Amino acid sequence: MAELDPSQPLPEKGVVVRDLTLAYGDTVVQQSLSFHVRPASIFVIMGVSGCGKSTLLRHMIDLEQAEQGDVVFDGHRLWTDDSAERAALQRRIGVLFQSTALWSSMSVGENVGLPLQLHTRLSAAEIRDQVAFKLALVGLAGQESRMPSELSGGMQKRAGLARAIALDPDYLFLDEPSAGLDPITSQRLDALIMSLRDALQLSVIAVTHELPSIFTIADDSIYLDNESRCAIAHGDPRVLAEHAEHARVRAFLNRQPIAAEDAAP
Ligand SMILES: Nc1ncnc2c1ncn2[C@@H]1O[C@H](COP(=O)(O)OP(=O)(O)OP(=O)(O)O)[C@@H](O)[C@H]1O
Repeated sequence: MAELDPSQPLPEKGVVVRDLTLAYGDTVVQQSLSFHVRPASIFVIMGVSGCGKSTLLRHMIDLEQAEQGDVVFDGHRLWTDDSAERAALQRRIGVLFQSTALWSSMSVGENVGLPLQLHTRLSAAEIRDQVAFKLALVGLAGQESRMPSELSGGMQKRAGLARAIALDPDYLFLDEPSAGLDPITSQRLDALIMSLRDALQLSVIAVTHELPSIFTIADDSIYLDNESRCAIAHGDPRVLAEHAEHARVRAFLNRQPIAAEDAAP
């Protein structure tokens, strides 16, 4: 269960978000967010467009820092004043952006090898081995020399995943992983994400509003509400679809229009 119990000590393992408020200037996007991502599980951040999913993700991967609240990875605070500790923690985080962000002028192998070149002292041969291994994990064995523009959308996502796991992260963040993919390719990507969770014992945090993906991959979830600007549901989305207290959450998960009396906070 994602919800933090304030009467209990903070979980030592996994990712803890505690009392986080996200704002741009005076405009609050989300407030008082508190939840726990269990180790080796897939946690989905869901909600309608504009509710603040990507903003939350950007804070959790340290692209932005909140004025209030904490993000804690296996007991280590992300926004520590110790820059070495902060950099070490950043290295344990892998990210697949919605655009995949592959360098178009580099081959697939060079793209996947880049984090290893930048952040390790591995030899060229060791990097080649690691790249081959990571590409095999995502079903792209032997595709090192192809250019990103020669790959289908689904293959580009998988190459992006191979790069995201190049440094053997403990936490993998995915921003709308199935956006732009057909349902079959999307289903394969979901299966790949679940197999990476199991094979590499990754804690996966995914932002998505694709219902089939949510129901397939989520071990746990949080629903960010666009109107009250806070999280109004935590838990297994299959359970929330039937039993969420808030009608807006049930409407979202069942793809139903919202009744007028439920539209207000
Ligand atoms: N850099 C920014 N400066 C000011 N406001 C921003 C900025 N980025 C996002 N916002 C605003 O913050 C709110 C949340 O945006 P965000 O992109 O996090 O939502 P989202 O849930 O990820 O949406 P979508 O599903 O459409 O991607 C929106 O109202 C958006 O306009």
